[in-house]
Amino acid sequence: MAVKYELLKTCAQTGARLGRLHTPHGVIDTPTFMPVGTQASVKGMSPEELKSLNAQIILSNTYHLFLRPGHELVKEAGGLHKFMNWDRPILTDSGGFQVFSLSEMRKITEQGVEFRSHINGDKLSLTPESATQVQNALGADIIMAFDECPPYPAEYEYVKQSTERTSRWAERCLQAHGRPHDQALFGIVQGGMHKDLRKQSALDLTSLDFPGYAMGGLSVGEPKHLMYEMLEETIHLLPSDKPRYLMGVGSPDALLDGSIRGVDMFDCVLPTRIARNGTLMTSQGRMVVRNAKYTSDFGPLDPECTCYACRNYSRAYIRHLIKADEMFGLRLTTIHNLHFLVNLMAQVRDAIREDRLGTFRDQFFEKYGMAHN
Ligand SMILES: Nc1cc(N)c2c(=O)[nH][nH]c(=O)c2c1
Ligand SMILES: [Zn+2]
Repeated sequence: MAVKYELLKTCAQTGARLGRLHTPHGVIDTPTFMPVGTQASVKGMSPEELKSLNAQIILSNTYHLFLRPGHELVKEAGGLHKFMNWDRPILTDSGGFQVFSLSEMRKITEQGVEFRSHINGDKLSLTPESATQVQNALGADIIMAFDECPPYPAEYEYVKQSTERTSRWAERCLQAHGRPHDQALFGIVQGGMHKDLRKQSALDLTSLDFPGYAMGGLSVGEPKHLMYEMLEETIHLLPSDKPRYLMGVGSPDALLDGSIRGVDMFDCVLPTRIARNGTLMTSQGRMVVRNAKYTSDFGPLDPECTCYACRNYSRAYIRHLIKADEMFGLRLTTIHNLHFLVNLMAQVRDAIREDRLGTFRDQFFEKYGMAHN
């Protein structure tokens, strides 16, 4: 079966949407947050633990899997789902973003990108065709068009050239992907922080009729207000019967304010990355559990949380594990942060269903505090 979006309702209080995304590996309730499993593993988490915190879809990075272990090996294993023993939906990004953020010696041409592996320095390349073929081989339910995410800040002319090339690349990805196909290829809108370029990119890509659209080139260091301005400029140009995915966004405030603006899908390494240095997202805001003040605090990380870590262990114990470099400590903080965001999105969906997401947002910020984002 192909990937299909079902719009269930729009929140009467905001522009938020309640939906369901049907994929070959199951249904995703939207708006949704996707935990990131960069190298075919959400660091420290088993598939069973991800399911127990109700993760409905995870993301894996094409760049990393292309470099190691290689898409041919994953295909030989029966595809990414089989390889990592995850039978729910997977989304892979196209690799473009990681090439620009991880590899040395990058050369961008109309053809694609030449770069050196950040692992062994091998000279490699990715093109719209090869990035699509790699993702076809990995077998994710949703794959992304090969794009360039311009740096921030960047000259208008550079962003213009880059965005126009990304639109040409998107067409080449569609050609390489072929139809009909169980895998859905999503287009990625670029345009930097320029409203005219964002609009043109959205018009270019919607004329190609993708089954879903991502907003890329955001959450790249720009002020939050600018991200929302670009989001508002673009999102109403995208078809309402297709999913909208804001890439690289995953702080609680941005998930709320992005959902309010009509975003259906989010991904970010933030919750898992900060968990690994002992920083927790809690109903009372961020907390750094390694702080001395938690030495003999025998309460849960978050009294309002029902995750495995909060039901079974204390701040003092988790602080001890982190200070002692015990792996279990980072697993517990990761379980908590992922549960926090996945659960937040469940509350967002309930609030949309009851037409009260604006009220829910204000109440959440009251407790969480805007300082933490
Ligand atoms: N913040 C971002 C995170 C990302 N993973 C991506 C991406 O994968 N592609 N393109 C993008 O523009 C982009 C932006
Ligand atoms: Zn918890």
